[in-house]
Amino acid sequence: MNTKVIGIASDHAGYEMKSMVKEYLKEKGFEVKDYGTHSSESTDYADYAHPLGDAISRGEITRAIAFCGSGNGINITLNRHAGVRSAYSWNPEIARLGRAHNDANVCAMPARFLSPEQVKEIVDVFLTTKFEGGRHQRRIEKIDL
Ligand SMILES: O=C[C@H](O)[C@H](O)[C@H](O)COP(=O)(O)O
Repeated sequence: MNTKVIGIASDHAGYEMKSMVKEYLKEKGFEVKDYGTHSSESTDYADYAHPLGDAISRGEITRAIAFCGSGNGINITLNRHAGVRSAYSWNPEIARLGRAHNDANVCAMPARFLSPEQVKEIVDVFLTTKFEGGRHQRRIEKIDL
């Protein structure tokens, strides 16, 4: 599993936060694969969530960060993809639990409701927390239909 490659995606509402996170991750030594969008022009979150979700389903990406304005649309869309466990991570503790209990492979955030500093903290927690396994392994195995 190559967790040094991080996928990122957003709609227009998350574009600036995605750009900030892209640079932040590069500074930390990660390779970043950007699935768009590539400007603040109004667009549709599903157009970027689906390519990222496909990449995770195919095993090309094992960790990703995603934004839209509320975080809802991109999170809902990503979770339609087999093998995607996108955690709606609106604070660091929820992000930690997403990894520790749910083995989340995507951290989905509400760009319009978080500061850049809050986002960096959430990203750090998401990328450094390990899945606890045990009883949680049994539970995540029951997710897929
Ligand atoms: O779940 C949807 C997201 O929050 C979108 O980012 C949001 O709906 C975009 O809104 P608007 O088109 O008003 O910028």
